[in-house]
Amino acid sequence: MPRRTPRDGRRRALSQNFLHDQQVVADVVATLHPPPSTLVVDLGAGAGALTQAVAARGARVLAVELDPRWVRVLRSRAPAWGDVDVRAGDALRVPFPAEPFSVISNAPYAIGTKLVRRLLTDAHGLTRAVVVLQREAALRLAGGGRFAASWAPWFELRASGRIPARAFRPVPSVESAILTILPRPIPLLSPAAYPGYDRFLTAVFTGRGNTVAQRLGVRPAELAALGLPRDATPGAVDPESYARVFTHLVASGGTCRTGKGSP
Ligand SMILES: C[S@@+](CC[C@H](N)C(=O)[O-])C[C@H]1O[C@@H](n2cnc3c(N)ncnc32)[C@H](O)[C@@H]1O
Repeated sequence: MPRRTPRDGRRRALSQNFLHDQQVVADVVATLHPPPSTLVVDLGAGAGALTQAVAARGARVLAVELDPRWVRVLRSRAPAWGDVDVRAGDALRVPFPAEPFSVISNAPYAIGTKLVRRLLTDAHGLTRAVVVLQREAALRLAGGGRFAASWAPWFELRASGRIPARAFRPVPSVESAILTILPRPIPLLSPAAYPGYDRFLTAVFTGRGNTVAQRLGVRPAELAALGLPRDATPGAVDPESYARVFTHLVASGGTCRTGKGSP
């Protein structure tokens, strides 16, 4: 059995599986399609595969990397790539720019969900984010569960692609996919509606019964009038439909089980 070196340990702790397949790099950058001169933050830049490809499109890049060894490498290579600023820092703490920016990231999967949450809550100037995640995590976050439903009034979350493990070096043990975060130009609900919406989602996702209608205590015909199948189950509903249902059944003073929670 090969012996582990301290370098292996550090690589494992920081999850340093670098994107190696140039077609996948191109696909990830194409998903972001950053316009020239706009600011892109690359969180967990590593050896700079994404940074370099984004800079080649004429965007300005802020490359954030935690490992001082890769910060040094990035600083030595970046001048040849274009307008790239390298910052030594933690993707979960680094201050976000004051101007509008987009995010590209293939960071350690262990911090993937925390990073996505941070982008949803703290990144006020965010125009779009493209994050490479373990495939199951991308599907779970964008799928029909409570996470996507909670954020759907303010963000569209899309999972796409299927990135094979062989696209990375060293080769990890899991498949990956892209999660795209798109802030909605016009939110489907006001922030003030959130507490009521959250109670509504508690009823939808943890209430009694199998169908959304049963859990909300409404007639299936009422849901059908809002474009949902009469027997829709929570996992099968498109996350953004919940804002519409909430607005009609709760905010408009309806009689569903969460009616006491009108915002
Ligand atoms: C999976 S590698 C990917 C590197 C590069 N983005 C790529 O696609 O090839 C993740 C990188 O994030 C760095 N990293 C780990 N934790 C980090 C953190 N909390 N903040 C910023 N960078 C981090 C690692 O050192 C590593 O360089």
